[in-house]
Amino acid sequence: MHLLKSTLQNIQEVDQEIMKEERKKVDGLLKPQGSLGVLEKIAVQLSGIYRTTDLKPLKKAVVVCAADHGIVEEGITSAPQEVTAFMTNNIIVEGKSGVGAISKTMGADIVVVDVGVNADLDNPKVISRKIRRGTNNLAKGPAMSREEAIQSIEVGIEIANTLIEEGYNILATGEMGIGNTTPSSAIIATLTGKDPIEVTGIGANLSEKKLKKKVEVIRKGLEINKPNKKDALDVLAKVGGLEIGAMAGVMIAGAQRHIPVVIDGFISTASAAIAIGLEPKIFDYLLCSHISLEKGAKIASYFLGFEPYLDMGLRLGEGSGATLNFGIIEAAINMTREMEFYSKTEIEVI
Ligand SMILES: O=C(O)c1ccc[n+]([C@@H]2O[C@H](COP(=O)([O-])O)[C@@H](O)[C@H]2O)c1
Ligand SMILES: Cc1cc2nc[nH]c2cc1C
Repeated sequence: MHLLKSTLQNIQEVDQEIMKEERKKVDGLLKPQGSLGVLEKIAVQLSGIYRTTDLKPLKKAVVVCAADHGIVEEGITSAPQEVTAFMTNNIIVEGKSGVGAISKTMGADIVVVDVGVNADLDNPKVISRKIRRGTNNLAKGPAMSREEAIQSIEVGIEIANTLIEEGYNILATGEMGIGNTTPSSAIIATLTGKDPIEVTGIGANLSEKKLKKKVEVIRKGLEINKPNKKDALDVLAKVGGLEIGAMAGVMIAGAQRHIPVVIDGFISTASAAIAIGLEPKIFDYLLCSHISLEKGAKIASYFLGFEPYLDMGLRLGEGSGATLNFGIIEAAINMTREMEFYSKTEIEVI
């Protein structure tokens, strides 16, 4: 708890004054004001996070947090639990995974962390920070203890702190966990007050029939556990997951160290909801990459106040959408580094 508490206590607001300066700088570039739209907004936000108008090139990593979920015994996934261990082992094997292909394109490094896979991975390429082998079935009681929820967040904080010390200046969150759209929907239903039917989707291709069961299971989990929506740790412990906690930890550490964190799809958004629930200032340090096609993603994103950049039908997870957005964020930085200023040209400023 000490690490989580001290990290949260040391989170500052983004620098509004520098953001105003950056806005002026961006407005002075050789283009009609505002014409680079969201790229301009990203540059301004990054200035506030880094506290400088001199935006530097990026050293990028995606942190993929992997864990299993006791709830899969209810038959609410299309893929078997063993896929979590298989994919966790293979995510970093070049060319195999979706995030592998995208990170290669984007020049980003991948860091895979086992926070709770239900298997002994024994893989030197996977960082082993296993807290337990999967959560409990949240339809029968709490997914984990409050202490384990804290531990999962602290794993994310520690991993992010190490990467930042190694010189990474932007991080993305990713995950792998068969069944994890169920706790994500449970978290979003709790925090938004929506009925689970409005925020529960097919995950990794669940059938219509099983989707009904998934909604029922979430309703049951909320009834049994009664998570307190004013206490993000209670929500994470009772109806969350270990990788959801670890990703929240990456976001918390990023905010404390003035490093932007790009969030991925539906599960990452549930993590963001936990992180922001613990400290609302974290919102300004997060970049919302895309809107997942998973039902509930729009409700979750707009509830938190995000304006996702891309809507491309992505719903893979693994950090794939967040990593793809490194390219957009890099373009925003290069806009500020490479474009000419209007005042330096002979054309009249309009
Ligand atoms: O990121 C998303 O929006 C997303 C949406 C649907 C599924 N997923 C991925 O699919 C897995 C969870 O799906 P499920 O059906 O097993 O709950 C998990 O490994 C996620 O990475 C990810
Ligand atoms: C193959 C496969 C890859 C994944 N990556 C993230 N979730 C996944 C689920 C499945 C089933």
